[in-house]
Amino acid sequence: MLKGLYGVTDSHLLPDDNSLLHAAGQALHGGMKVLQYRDKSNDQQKRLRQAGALKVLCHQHQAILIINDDVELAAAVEADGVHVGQSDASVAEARTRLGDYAIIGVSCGGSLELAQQAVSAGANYIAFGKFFESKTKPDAKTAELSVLSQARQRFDVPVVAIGGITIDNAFQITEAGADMIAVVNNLFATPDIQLRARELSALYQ
Ligand SMILES: Cc1ncc(COP(=O)(O)OP(=O)(O)O)c(N)n1
Ligand SMILES: Cc1nc(C(=O)O)sc1CCOP(=O)(O)O
Repeated sequence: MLKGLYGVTDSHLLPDDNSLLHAAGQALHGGMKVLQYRDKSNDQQKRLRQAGALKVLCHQHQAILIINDDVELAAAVEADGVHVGQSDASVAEARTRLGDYAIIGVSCGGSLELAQQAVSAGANYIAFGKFFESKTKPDAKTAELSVLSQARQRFDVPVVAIGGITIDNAFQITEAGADMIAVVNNLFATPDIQLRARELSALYQ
Protein backbone atom coordinates (compact mmCIF):
# COMPACT_ATOMS: atom_id res chain seq x y z
CA MET A 1 0.00 0.00 0.00
CA LEU A 2 1.26 3.47 -0.93
CA LYS A 3 2.29 5.36 2.23
CA GLY A 4 3.98 8.66 2.98
CA LEU A 5 3.85 12.34 2.17
CA TYR A 6 1.28 13.64 -0.31
CA GLY A 7 2.03 17.27 -1.16
CA VAL A 8 -0.69 19.52 -2.55
CA THR A 9 0.27 22.70 -4.38
CA ASP A 10 -1.70 25.91 -4.01
CA SER A 11 -1.80 28.52 -6.76
CA HIS A 12 -1.87 31.40 -4.27
CA LEU A 13 1.17 30.15 -2.42
CA LEU A 14 3.17 29.19 -5.55
CA PRO A 15 1.91 31.60 -8.23
CA ASP A 16 4.56 31.33 -10.95
CA ASP A 17 6.39 28.51 -12.73
CA ASN A 18 9.68 29.14 -10.94
CA SER A 19 8.29 29.06 -7.42
CA LEU A 20 6.09 26.06 -8.21
CA LEU A 21 8.80 23.93 -9.81
CA HIS A 22 11.40 24.88 -7.22
CA ALA A 23 9.05 24.01 -4.34
CA ALA A 24 7.97 20.74 -5.95
CA GLY A 25 11.60 19.77 -6.61
CA GLN A 26 12.55 20.44 -3.00
CA ALA A 27 9.64 18.37 -1.68
CA LEU A 28 10.51 15.51 -4.05
CA HIS A 29 14.14 15.58 -2.90
CA GLY A 30 12.79 15.36 0.65
CA GLY A 31 10.90 12.15 -0.12
CA MET A 32 7.39 13.27 -1.12
CA LYS A 33 5.68 10.32 -2.85
CA VAL A 34 2.64 11.98 -4.42
CA LEU A 35 2.14 15.52 -5.67
CA GLN A 36 -1.27 16.99 -6.41
CA TYR A 37 -1.40 19.97 -8.77
CA ARG A 38 -4.13 22.19 -7.29
CA ASP A 39 -4.57 25.40 -9.24
CA LYS A 40 -7.82 27.30 -8.98
CA SER A 41 -7.06 29.79 -11.76
CA ASN A 42 -8.77 29.83 -15.16
CA ASP A 43 -5.54 30.26 -17.07
CA GLN A 44 -5.65 27.08 -19.19
CA GLN A 45 -2.33 27.73 -20.91
CA LYS A 46 -0.56 28.14 -17.59
CA ARG A 47 -2.28 25.07 -16.13
CA LEU A 48 -1.26 22.93 -19.10
CA ARG A 49 2.33 24.16 -18.99
CA GLN A 50 2.74 23.77 -15.23
CA ALA A 51 1.03 20.37 -15.03
CA GLY A 52 3.20 19.09 -17.89
CA ALA A 53 6.39 20.31 -16.22
CA LEU A 54 5.35 18.79 -12.88
CA LYS A 55 4.70 15.45 -14.52
CA VAL A 56 8.25 15.32 -15.89
CA LEU A 57 9.67 16.35 -12.51
CA CYS A 58 7.59 13.85 -10.53
CA HIS A 59 8.54 10.99 -12.82
CA GLN A 60 12.23 11.88 -12.54
CA HIS A 61 11.78 11.20 -8.81
CA GLN A 62 9.59 8.09 -9.26
CA ALA A 63 6.74 10.05 -7.70
CA ILE A 64 3.08 10.24 -8.72
CA LEU A 65 1.36 13.32 -10.18
CA ILE A 66 -2.33 13.79 -9.47
CA ILE A 67 -4.37 16.64 -10.96
CA ASN A 68 -7.01 18.26 -8.77
CA ASP A 69 -10.55 18.43 -10.18
CA ASP A 70 -9.71 18.57 -13.90
CA VAL A 71 -10.00 15.22 -15.70
CA GLU A 72 -9.25 16.79 -19.09
CA LEU A 73 -6.02 18.35 -17.82
CA ALA A 74 -5.01 14.99 -16.33
CA ALA A 75 -5.62 13.39 -19.74
CA ALA A 76 -3.78 16.15 -21.61
CA VAL A 77 -0.55 15.81 -19.61
CA GLU A 78 -0.91 12.04 -19.07
CA ALA A 79 -0.80 12.52 -15.33
CA ASP A 80 -0.96 9.45 -13.11
CA GLY A 81 -4.44 10.35 -11.98
CA VAL A 82 -7.00 12.83 -10.75
CA HIS A 83 -8.47 13.89 -7.42
CA VAL A 84 -12.19 14.63 -7.44
CA GLY A 85 -14.44 16.25 -4.86
CA GLN A 86 -18.12 15.48 -4.37
CA SER A 87 -19.16 18.15 -6.87
CA ASP A 88 -16.57 17.26 -9.52
CA ALA A 89 -16.60 14.49 -12.15
CA SER A 90 -17.69 11.09 -10.85
CA VAL A 91 -15.28 8.20 -10.45
CA ALA A 92 -16.99 6.48 -13.39
CA GLU A 93 -16.55 9.53 -15.65
CA ALA A 94 -12.92 9.91 -14.65
CA ARG A 95 -12.30 6.19 -15.19
CA THR A 96 -13.86 6.24 -18.66
CA ARG A 97 -11.72 9.21 -19.69
CA LEU A 98 -8.41 8.21 -18.04
CA GLY A 99 -8.46 4.43 -18.26
CA ASP A 100 -8.01 1.42 -16.02
CA TYR A 101 -4.56 2.37 -14.73
CA ALA A 102 -5.39 5.92 -13.66
CA ILE A 103 -5.27 6.68 -9.95
CA ILE A 104 -8.56 8.24 -8.91
CA GLY A 105 -8.86 9.78 -5.46
CA VAL A 106 -12.07 11.05 -3.91
CA SER A 107 -12.79 13.59 -1.12
CA CYS A 108 -15.06 12.03 1.49
CA GLY A 109 -15.08 14.76 4.16
CA GLY A 110 -15.70 12.88 7.40
CA SER A 111 -18.07 10.32 5.94
CA LEU A 112 -17.55 6.56 5.77
CA GLU A 113 -20.70 6.35 3.66
CA LEU A 114 -19.18 8.59 0.97
CA ALA A 115 -16.00 6.53 1.23
CA GLN A 116 -17.99 3.33 0.68
CA GLN A 117 -19.62 4.86 -2.41
CA ALA A 118 -16.23 5.96 -3.74
CA VAL A 119 -14.63 2.56 -3.18
CA SER A 120 -17.60 0.75 -4.72
CA ALA A 121 -17.29 3.04 -7.76
CA GLY A 122 -13.61 2.08 -8.13
CA ALA A 123 -11.71 4.85 -6.34
CA ASN A 124 -8.01 4.09 -5.79
CA TYR A 125 -7.77 6.13 -2.60
CA ILE A 126 -10.13 7.95 -0.27
CA ALA A 127 -9.39 11.28 1.40
CA PHE A 128 -10.80 12.62 4.67
CA GLY A 129 -10.57 16.10 6.23
CA LYS A 130 -10.16 18.57 7.59
CA PHE A 131 -8.67 17.53 10.91
CA PHE A 132 -7.20 20.83 12.19
CA GLU A 133 -7.54 24.52 11.40
CA SER A 134 -6.48 24.99 7.79
CA LYS A 135 -4.95 28.18 6.45
CA THR A 136 -5.52 27.00 2.89
CA LYS A 137 -9.17 26.02 3.25
CA PRO A 138 -10.49 27.49 6.51
CA ASP A 139 -14.14 26.81 5.63
CA ALA A 140 -13.74 23.06 5.06
CA LYS A 141 -15.88 21.00 7.46
CA THR A 142 -14.08 19.29 10.32
CA ALA A 143 -13.81 15.48 10.39
CA GLU A 144 -13.31 13.24 13.45
CA LEU A 145 -9.90 11.59 13.77
CA SER A 146 -11.67 8.28 14.42
CA VAL A 147 -12.86 8.19 10.79
CA LEU A 148 -9.26 7.40 9.81
CA SER A 149 -8.96 4.24 11.91
CA GLN A 150 -12.44 3.10 10.90
CA ALA A 151 -11.66 3.65 7.22
CA ARG A 152 -8.31 1.90 7.56
CA GLN A 153 -10.05 -1.20 8.99
CA ARG A 154 -12.90 -1.21 6.51
CA PHE A 155 -11.32 -0.45 3.11
CA ASP A 156 -8.43 -1.88 1.12
CA VAL A 157 -7.43 1.38 -0.59
CA PRO A 158 -5.05 3.98 0.89
CA VAL A 159 -6.59 6.38 3.39
CA VAL A 160 -5.39 9.96 2.90
CA ALA A 161 -5.81 12.69 5.53
CA ILE A 162 -5.86 16.42 4.73
CA GLY A 163 -6.51 19.74 6.42
CA GLY A 164 -4.31 21.69 8.83
CA ILE A 165 -1.70 18.94 9.11
CA THR A 166 1.65 20.19 10.42
CA ILE A 167 4.89 18.68 11.64
CA ASP A 168 3.54 19.18 15.20
CA ASN A 169 0.23 17.34 14.80
CA ALA A 170 0.96 14.85 12.00
CA PHE A 171 1.72 12.01 14.46
CA GLN A 172 -1.95 12.10 15.56
CA ILE A 173 -2.92 11.45 11.96
CA THR A 174 -0.42 8.66 11.36
CA GLU A 175 -1.30 7.02 14.70
CA ALA A 176 -4.96 7.11 13.72
CA GLY A 177 -4.05 5.01 10.69
CA ALA A 178 -3.78 7.33 7.70
CA ASP A 179 -1.59 5.93 4.93
CA MET A 180 -0.78 9.34 3.56
CA ILE A 181 -0.68 12.85 4.96
CA ALA A 182 -1.71 15.52 2.47
CA VAL A 183 -0.18 18.90 3.26
CA VAL A 184 -0.24 22.33 1.63
CA ASN A 185 0.79 25.15 3.95
CA ASN A 186 3.07 23.39 6.39
CA LEU A 187 5.04 21.96 3.49
CA PHE A 188 5.05 24.65 0.83
CA ALA A 189 5.06 27.78 3.01
CA THR A 190 8.10 26.75 5.03
CA PRO A 191 11.57 28.24 4.40
CA ASP A 192 13.18 24.79 4.05
CA ILE A 193 10.74 22.66 2.05
CA GLN A 194 13.16 19.77 1.57
CA LEU A 195 13.77 19.47 5.31
CA ARG A 196 10.05 19.62 6.10
CA ALA A 197 9.33 16.97 3.46
CA ARG A 198 11.99 14.78 5.03
CA GLU A 199 10.56 15.31 8.52
CA LEU A 200 7.00 14.52 7.41
CA SER A 201 8.13 11.51 5.37
CA ALA A 202 10.07 10.17 8.37
CA LEU A 203 6.76 9.53 10.13
CA TYR A 204 6.37 6.58 7.77
CA GLN A 205 9.84 5.08 8.18
C1 LIG B 1 -5.92 14.65 -0.93
C2 LIG B 1 -7.03 15.63 -1.06
N1 LIG B 1 -8.11 15.50 -0.28
C3 LIG B 1 -9.12 16.37 -0.37
C4 LIG B 1 -9.06 17.41 -1.28
C5 LIG B 1 -10.19 18.37 -1.45
O1 LIG B 1 -10.72 18.19 -2.75
P1 LIG B 1 -12.07 18.92 -3.20
O2 LIG B 1 -13.16 18.45 -2.30
O3 LIG B 1 -12.22 18.68 -4.65
O4 LIG B 1 -11.79 20.43 -2.92
P2 LIG B 1 -10.73 21.35 -3.69
O5 LIG B 1 -9.37 20.79 -3.49
O6 LIG B 1 -11.11 21.35 -5.13
O7 LIG B 1 -10.86 22.69 -3.04
C6 LIG B 1 -7.93 17.50 -2.08
N2 LIG B 1 -7.78 18.47 -2.99
N3 LIG B 1 -6.93 16.61 -1.96
C1 LIG C 1 -7.58 21.23 -0.26
C2 LIG C 1 -8.12 20.89 1.08
N1 LIG C 1 -9.19 20.02 1.22
C3 LIG C 1 -9.53 19.88 2.49
C4 LIG C 1 -10.64 19.04 2.95
O1 LIG C 1 -10.93 19.01 4.16
O2 LIG C 1 -11.22 18.37 2.10
S1 LIG C 1 -8.57 20.78 3.55
C5 LIG C 1 -7.66 21.38 2.27
C6 LIG C 1 -6.52 22.32 2.44
C7 LIG C 1 -5.30 21.67 3.02
O3 LIG C 1 -4.32 22.63 3.16
P1 LIG C 1 -3.48 22.82 4.47
O4 LIG C 1 -2.56 21.65 4.57
O5 LIG C 1 -2.73 24.10 4.25
O6 LIG C 1 -4.43 22.92 5.61
